[in-house]
Amino acid sequence: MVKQLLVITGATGSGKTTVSHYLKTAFQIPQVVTHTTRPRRHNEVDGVDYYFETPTTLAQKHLIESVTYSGYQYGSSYEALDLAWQKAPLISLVVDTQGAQTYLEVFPKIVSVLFLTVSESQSLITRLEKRKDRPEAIQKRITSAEFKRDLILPPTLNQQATVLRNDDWESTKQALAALIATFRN
Ligand SMILES: Nc1ncnc2c1ncn2[C@@H]1O[C@H](COP(=O)(O)OP(=O)(O)OP(=O)(O)O)[C@@H](O)[C@H]1O
Ligand SMILES: Nc1nc2c(ncn2[C@@H]2O[C@H](COP(=O)(O)O)[C@@H](O)[C@H]2O)c(=O)[nH]1
Repeated sequence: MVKQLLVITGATGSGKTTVSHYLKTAFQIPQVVTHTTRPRRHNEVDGVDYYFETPTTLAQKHLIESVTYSGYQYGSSYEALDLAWQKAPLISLVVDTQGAQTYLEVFPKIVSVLFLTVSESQSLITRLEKRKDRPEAIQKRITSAEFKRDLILPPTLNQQATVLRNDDWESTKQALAALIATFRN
């Protein structure tokens, strides 16, 4: 089977991780586990949600790309992609828009990009609060350059990405079913 990679990107709180989890449970699409130096959130599990690293251990990984986001380092490794591809030919990966652009450059033939957006950017902040992110972490994040950047589809992804407005979860699920059908037909 031909390997394929669905790269899910968009602003913080737009629902990238939620969509990636849903694709795993509803369509058996494995998720790539990426690496980060940021502290673990209350419900996150090492090796499942992320590989939680120190700057020293992260530097030892074979990274395809890495970014700094709101003061922490994130990166995706060849090993993690291969682990996901051992389970199925179509896998998903959640990254910021800089990472999405890098993936299109590195793997142009096998990458599809899904850009998530919302109608009101205020709802992103509400979602981070509901997710129980620490208030100081939310404040740092929404004043970061990365936050503003990821609200808008980068011009380089304009012709390449499927844009999905994730306001209403039922509508999102329908749109995802239609998208996944295009991979499987
Ligand atoms: N359509 C939706 N309607 C309401 N809440 C949603 C919707 N989609 C996701 N959420 C909620 O919004 C919060 C943020 O979602 P999620 O963690 O998936 O975002 P994310 O894009 O991965 O964020 P980040 O980049 O910060 O990791 C979660 O609590 C999730 O349950
Ligand atoms: N370019 C990359 N971006 C990544 C990677 N892993 C996660 N991310 C993105 O970072 C921000 C913040 O994530 P959070 O879990 O702290 O909320 C978000 O946009 C993620 O998609 C990666 O390996 N490379």
